[in-house]
Amino acid sequence: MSEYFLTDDFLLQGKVARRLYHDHVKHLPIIDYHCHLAPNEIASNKQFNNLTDIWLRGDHYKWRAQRSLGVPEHLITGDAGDEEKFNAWAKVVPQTVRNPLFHWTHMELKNVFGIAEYLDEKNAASVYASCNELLKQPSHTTRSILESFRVEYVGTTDEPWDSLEHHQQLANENYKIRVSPSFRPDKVLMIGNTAAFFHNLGLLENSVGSSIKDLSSFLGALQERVDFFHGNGCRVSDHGLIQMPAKLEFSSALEAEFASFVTHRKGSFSDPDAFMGHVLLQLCRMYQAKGWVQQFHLGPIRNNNTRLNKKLGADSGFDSIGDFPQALQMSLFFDQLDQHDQLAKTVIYNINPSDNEVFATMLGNFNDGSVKGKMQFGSGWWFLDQKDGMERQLNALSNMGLISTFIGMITDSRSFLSFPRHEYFRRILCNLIGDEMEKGLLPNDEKWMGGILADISYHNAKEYFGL
Ligand SMILES: O=C(O)[C@@H](O)[C@H](O)[C@H](O)C(=O)CO
Repeated sequence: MSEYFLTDDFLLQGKVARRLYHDHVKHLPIIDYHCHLAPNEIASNKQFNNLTDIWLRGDHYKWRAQRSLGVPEHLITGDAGDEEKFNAWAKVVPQTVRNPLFHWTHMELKNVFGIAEYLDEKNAASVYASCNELLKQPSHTTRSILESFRVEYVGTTDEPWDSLEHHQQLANENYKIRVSPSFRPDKVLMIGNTAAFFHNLGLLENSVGSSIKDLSSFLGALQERVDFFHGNGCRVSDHGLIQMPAKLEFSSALEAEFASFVTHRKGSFSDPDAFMGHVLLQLCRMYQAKGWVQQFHLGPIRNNNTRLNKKLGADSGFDSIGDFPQALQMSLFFDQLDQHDQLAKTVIYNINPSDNEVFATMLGNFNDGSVKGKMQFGSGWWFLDQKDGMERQLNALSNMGLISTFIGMITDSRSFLSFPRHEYFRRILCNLIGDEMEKGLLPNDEKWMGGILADISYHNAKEYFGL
């Protein structure tokens, strides 16, 4: 077996890069301002049953890789036992080289469990057993894992009707890590899926204790939930869309139709795009009034596999990069808000790498001097959160915006083991800058460059989110 590749200088190809990482950013805390961790699992300080439970459950990145290698579904999301599922994953890991899963898998085993060996079917049983022993220890509960990574802030992703009881528990405990909700109301914007919309509308009504019978009461309910989230520490909203809406006008005729639609709760609504555009514009005005940061994740084509989506549901690994035009609709939407001084601090994430420069240059249209880095080009997201995707995002932002204002990486994960993604990003970032310093493309001043790297890795986000 070759020498193990995860050395202390992993990804750091020059001496300057190594000093930048080890001396300036390695020790910094983590602000994970967008993820999908379950707040109840933090509040309860959950002890996971085993490595499959904490590592494979919900990780559609792994599921896609396994399906590509012909692993049957029962060994991925089906009724196979946990150790059987783990062995199935271990067996394919050697075949995932150059997919980020290969780096992440080994970084996570090393950082969390101290295992510095390649995972494969031969050592699967011993790895599974030793990790499970650690998962029984107080050192490996959810809170202990977060603390071991020096996590300072976690931004969960929450439905507008969520009780936020677990966030309240953590706040009441004055828990050392700030765990804040993010307001994600997409499910009540998707009026085209009538059955789901009515179901989610009911959940929204229950959360405000009143019925929604027209546009005014609908927007009133959303305002009430924004107020409730704000009162429980929320300072961030999030939307996952194909594109920013093109239609922003909502005629009185559509308003009357909506009143009838939500009163009788049957049939379909004639103009879902106009509904989405109008409501999202009102929501963005609410976000700006609260001083929140609004995030937009744009461009995926979701749930492509009807057969398996019916069986497994959303976020099960059947989404991919879409090829939708983004520039004009972003421009018109943000301009509509900016014209009335109602544009909040904004983070835009593209899923199609061909949009990197579109997104990087969009920022400059609305950075209005009110706050450093008001408009942010989000870190490499979803299919772009690997080394190549991160470097391309960093280069586009450097070439067309200001990387020194960047608020850095997120895990965007459902697993407590994913925090090495911040280390991965920091190593890649330091390697990029260190390499150019050694080539004379940047000043050979480690204090100066190290300060910028520390800002990108931690201080900018701390300032941007007011932490
Ligand atoms: O926020 C989203 O919609 C996506 O990040 C989605 O959750 C996806 O499943 C994901 O986790 C990508 O990293």
